[in-house]
Amino acid sequence: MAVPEVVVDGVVFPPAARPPGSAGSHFLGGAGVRGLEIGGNFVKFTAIGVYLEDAAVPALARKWAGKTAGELASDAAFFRDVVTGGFEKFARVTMIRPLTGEQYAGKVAENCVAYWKAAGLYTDAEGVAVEKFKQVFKPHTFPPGASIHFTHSPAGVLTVAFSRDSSVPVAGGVAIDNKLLCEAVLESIIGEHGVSPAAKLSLAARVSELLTKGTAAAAAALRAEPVSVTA
Ligand SMILES: O=C(/C=C/c1ccc(O)cc1)c1c(O)cc(O)cc1O
Repeated sequence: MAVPEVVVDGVVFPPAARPPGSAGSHFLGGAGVRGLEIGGNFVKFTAIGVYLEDAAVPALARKWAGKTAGELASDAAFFRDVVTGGFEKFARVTMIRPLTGEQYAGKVAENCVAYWKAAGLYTDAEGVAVEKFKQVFKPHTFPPGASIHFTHSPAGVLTVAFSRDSSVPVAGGVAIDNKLLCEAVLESIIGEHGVSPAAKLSLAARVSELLTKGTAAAAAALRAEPVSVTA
């Protein structure tokens, strides 16, 4: 899928990325900043890019082709379909400010647990999975420019990998096999109460354009090669 790069506060998200250990590359769905309101100022902590497997386009087109960026951006069901769709997603989180692994994982875990509790989805299995998630981050520290890489498999395996810069590790990472955690981490970024409204807007705009282009290309192909119909 040919899409442009996005630059978030100087952090470059290339048009395509290959998740660690993955066979194919994914296109950049959207990217944006994650910040917090501190003492009346919006403090930017991380830049987040969300990449989607090409199969996302036909999957999302069934329901969302023809919708404007504004319509997608304001519809929680669109983001839900991205999070739960049967295609691989990949998120790269690059530090703007330094964070410890414990600080980062604590915030993500807090959001995931809040989401599960509100949805009545929290069980012992999610408790175990979120503890493993926190343990994976414990020994790490992230200076500005360092990145965290999440691969969300359609089967529900979350793979977490790290790099000192914005490059994606070729292989490796720790896999956590829990479908609800796999979904909740992405949900907490781009879901209804996602921490990056900017990434949501970017995703809605870019996917709307891709689906419109896809619809136009399909219509042009039909015009170029009329299908013969016999009664
Ligand atoms: O980016 C974040 C978390 C940033 C952050 C900022 C300040 C802190 O004291 C701790 C963490 C993030 C994310 O990338 C994904 C997610 O699901 C939730 C988050 O908060």
